[in-house]
Amino acid sequence: MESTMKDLRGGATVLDMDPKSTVGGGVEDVYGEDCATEDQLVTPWTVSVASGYSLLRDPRHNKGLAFTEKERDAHYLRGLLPPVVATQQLQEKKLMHSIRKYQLPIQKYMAMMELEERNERLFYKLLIDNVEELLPIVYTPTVGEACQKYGSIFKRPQGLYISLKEKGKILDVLKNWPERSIQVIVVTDGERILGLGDLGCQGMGIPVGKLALYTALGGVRPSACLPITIDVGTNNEKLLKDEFYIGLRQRRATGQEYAELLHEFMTAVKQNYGEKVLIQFEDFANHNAFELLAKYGTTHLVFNDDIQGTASVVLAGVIAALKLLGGSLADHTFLFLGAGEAGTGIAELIALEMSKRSNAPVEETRKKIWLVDSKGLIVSSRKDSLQHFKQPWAHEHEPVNNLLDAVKAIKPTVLIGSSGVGRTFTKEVVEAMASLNEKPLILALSNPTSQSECTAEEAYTWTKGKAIFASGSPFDPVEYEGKVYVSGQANNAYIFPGFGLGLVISGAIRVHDDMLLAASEALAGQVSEENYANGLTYPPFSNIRKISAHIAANVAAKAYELGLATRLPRPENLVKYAESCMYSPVYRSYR
Ligand SMILES: O=C([O-])CC(=O)C(=O)O
Ligand SMILES: [Mg+2]
Repeated sequence: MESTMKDLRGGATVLDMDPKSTVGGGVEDVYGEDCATEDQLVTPWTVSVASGYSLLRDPRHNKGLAFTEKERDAHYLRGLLPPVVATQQLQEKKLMHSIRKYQLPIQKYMAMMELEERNERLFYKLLIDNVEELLPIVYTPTVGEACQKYGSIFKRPQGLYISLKEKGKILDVLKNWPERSIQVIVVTDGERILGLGDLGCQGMGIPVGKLALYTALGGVRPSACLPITIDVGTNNEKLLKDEFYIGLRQRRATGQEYAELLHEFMTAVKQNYGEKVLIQFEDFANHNAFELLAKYGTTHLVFNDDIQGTASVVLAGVIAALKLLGGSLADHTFLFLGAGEAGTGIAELIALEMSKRSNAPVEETRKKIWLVDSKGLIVSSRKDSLQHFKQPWAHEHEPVNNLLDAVKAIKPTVLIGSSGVGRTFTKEVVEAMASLNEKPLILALSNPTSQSECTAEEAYTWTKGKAIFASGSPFDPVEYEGKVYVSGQANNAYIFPGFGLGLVISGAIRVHDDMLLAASEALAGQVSEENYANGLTYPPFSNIRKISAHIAANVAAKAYELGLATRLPRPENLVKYAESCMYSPVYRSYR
C-alpha cells in the first residue's frame, strides 16, 4: 500500500490508514474491524477527505488535538489546530471532567451526542471505558427524556427518517445513507417508546441509543449500524399540537396503509443490503410488534428486542437466580403484571427452557406461569375476548381482578413487572411476596425509572432485605438496616449487542428461539461467585465486552448447529473469534 497520496489540485487528502500501526492503534484494532465484515466492506483503507479543514469536521476520522505532527503536515492540518498534541487518554480525561460537571443527565446526554458528532472514536472510548457511568446517560433512562424533548435537542440527523411521504421511494431513501455495508438496523415506529407511550418521530433517540450500544457493548463497527425511524404519524395529541414537532402532523396510519409501507421497507432493506443484515424491531406497539415478527421471521433476519431480547435477559437472570433460590426452574411459579410483548415473550421463553430442562411438553410448563393484565388474572373463562398472544396463558382458575389477590391466589415465587406502568408493585403486593417466600425474586422491568413497578429501596425495605431484586432501569445501591443492597439491571442491553454480534460473525440468515436460549445460558454463565455472594443475578456492565463475546459465541455456535450460518468455515474458537472481530475505539494513525 502506498503511503499518503495527495491530490494537490484541491488540497485534497487521502487517508491511508496503516493496518499495522501501533501509534494509538494496534494490529488487533485494525484487523478486528475487518474480520466481522470481510465480504461486506467496500471501502477498506483509503478514504478521501476534501481538505484538512473538512477532516476536522468528519467525526469518523477526526482526532482533534490528537493529530500528530506528522499527520498535521501530511493532511493539511497545520495552523488549523493549536500547537499542543494530546493523547486520546488526555482527551478522555478532559471530557469526562467536563461531563461530570453537568448537573442534569440530559445535559450530559447532549454533551455525549455532541461528542459523537465531533469525534466518533473518542465518543466510543469514553462510553467503553466508563460504561457504568455513561450507560444511564446515552441509554435508559436518560434516552427516554431525550426522546420526549427530541424536537428541541435535535441538531443533526443521526439516522434515516422514512415517512409516509417516502412511500414508493424507500429504496432511493436507503441509498441516500452514506454507508453501504450495513450489518445492523434498529428500527422503530415510535408508537411505544419505553413505557412513555407514543412519541412519534421523536422515537429516533431509541434506535440511535441502541446502536451506540451495539458498537460500545457488542463491538459492531459504527459505520455498519443504521438507525431508522418510520413515521406513520402519531396519536400523541400533545405532539400534534406542538409547533416544534419534527414528524408528520397526522394521526397514525393503520391497517393496509401501514402494512404496505412496512412491506416496502422490509423489501427495500433486503434488496439494498442483502439477506444477512439484521433488522431489530424496537418499541413498536404490541399488535404491530407481534405481527411484524411473525410475518418477517421466516423471510428476513429479524429480531424483536422487546419480545425476544427482554425474554432472553430475564431468563438469564432467572437461571442465575436458581443458585440463590434453590430448586429447578420447574419448581418455581411465575406471576407477571403485564401481558404485552415483554410479558408474553418472557413467559414463552421461560416455558420453553423449562420444557427442555424437564422434558415436559411446553403446553404443560406454561401452566407454571400466570399473567395479570389490566382486567385481572388471565384465566380460561376470558379466553374468547383475549388477544391471540395472551391465549396460551389462559389457565383454569376462577376470575381474580387485581394483582394483590392474584399473588395471594397463585402464590408465586417470582414476580415480574412488564406492564409499562409505574408504582404498581404496591407495599401490600411486595409484602405478600415476602410472606410467601424465603427469598422472593422480584423483577420490575418497565422503563424508564418513572415507570418502574417499584424502586429498589421499596423492594428491599418492604421485604426486610429478603428480596432478590432487579429492574429494567438502574437504581443506586440501597442501605437497609446497616447493610448495602446492590440490585441488578434486567435490561435487554445485556443481550442484544452480543446476540447481534453472534449473528453477524456467523453470517446467520434467520433468528431461532434456541439462539435466545443460548444467549441466556451464556449471560447466566458470566455471573461470578462474588456476584452471587452480593445477591446479584447479573454480572456488572463493566465486563460487558467479554460478556458480549461469550453471548456472540454461543449464538453463533447455535447458528452453525442449526444450519443457519453462512460464514464458512466455522471458526474453531468462537469466543476468540468474536473478540477479534470487535471494534476498538483507539485512534488509528494516518500515513
Ligand atoms: O430500552 C430499554 O431500556 C429496554 C427496552 O427495550 C424497553 O424498555 O423498551
Ligand atoms: Mg425497547
